[in-house]
Amino acid sequence: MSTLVLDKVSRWFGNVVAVNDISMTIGPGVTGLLGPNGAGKTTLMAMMSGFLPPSSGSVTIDGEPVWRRTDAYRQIGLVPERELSFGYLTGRQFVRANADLHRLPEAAAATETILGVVDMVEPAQRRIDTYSKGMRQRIKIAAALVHDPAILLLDEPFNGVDPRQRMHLMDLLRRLGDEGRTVLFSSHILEEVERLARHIEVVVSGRHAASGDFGAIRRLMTDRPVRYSITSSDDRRLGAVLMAQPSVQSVALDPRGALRVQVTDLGAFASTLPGLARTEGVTLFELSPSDESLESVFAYLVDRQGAAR
Ligand SMILES: Nc1ncnc2c1ncn2[C@@H]1O[C@H](COP(=O)(O)OP(=O)(O)OP(=O)(O)O)[C@@H](O)[C@H]1O
Repeated sequence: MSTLVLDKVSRWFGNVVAVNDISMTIGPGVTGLLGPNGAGKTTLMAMMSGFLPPSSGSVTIDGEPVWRRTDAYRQIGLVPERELSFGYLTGRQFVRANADLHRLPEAAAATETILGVVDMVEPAQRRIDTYSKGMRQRIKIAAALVHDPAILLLDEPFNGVDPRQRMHLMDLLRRLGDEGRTVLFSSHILEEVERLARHIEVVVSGRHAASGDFGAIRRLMTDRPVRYSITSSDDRRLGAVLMAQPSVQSVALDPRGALRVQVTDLGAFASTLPGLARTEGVTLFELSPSDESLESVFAYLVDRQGAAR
């Protein structure tokens, strides 16, 4: 069992700060690294796997630095996001080449074992360029695991993978985590991370925005103020009674003909709105969230983190 620790890690490229003062601890089991595109996930993984040195701060495994240490590399397997450029090799040849690079004494046996783990024994005799996206991911995972590392890092492993193969991959990662490996995968999709990860780390714009189990992250996201747009038969009248509700933070009358309502307690608001409208004799035409994108959720988490500092 291994624990990966990032302590005040930053990485810049010229004047672009890709990762900004991030500290986190990743232990055994499956952890999700959640963040929108460009958040710094790939850069973080490159530093965790020893491909890139931090500009400042440290990345350690069980207390030992990762950068320029062969021992650490033997404990890590990285599944990069980019496609394999070895389409002309069979799956078996590709995994075996990785076993040989690690100078494994029983390279052939290790190759067969790991092909079994990822359920690729039969397709392994075919060229990689005949594989589906999900199969290519599994063969990349086999290559990253052939030397039996305690830590597996996967960059956006579910991107472009069809739903059935995604389930298959999730089962595989869950199993690896249950065996006691430290599995970290990145994703920009909350639902994906929630379904699989025991623990979630959220990064936004190179900064650490939140951390916790999926319940804690979900709560952070649902507790945030949410803006709604409401149209009704009498917006002014409805707006006046809504303003008196404790769950409502603000109400504005949009000149284009809608109410803009900011709500803090979504559950209370949802259960009182229909009754209020009925009592006032107002007919509701439309209720729609105006900022439900994941980007806005991320922006909220960053603001919240900034305010806490
Ligand atoms: N080699 C580099 N040179 C200059 N800027 C870079 C380099 N690598 C990354 N960046 C910048 O650092 C930021 C973080 O990029 P990174 O690829 O780590 O994010 P990401 O969360 O993995 O996003 P994506 O999922 O889109 O790859 C981006 O603004 C990116 O443009």
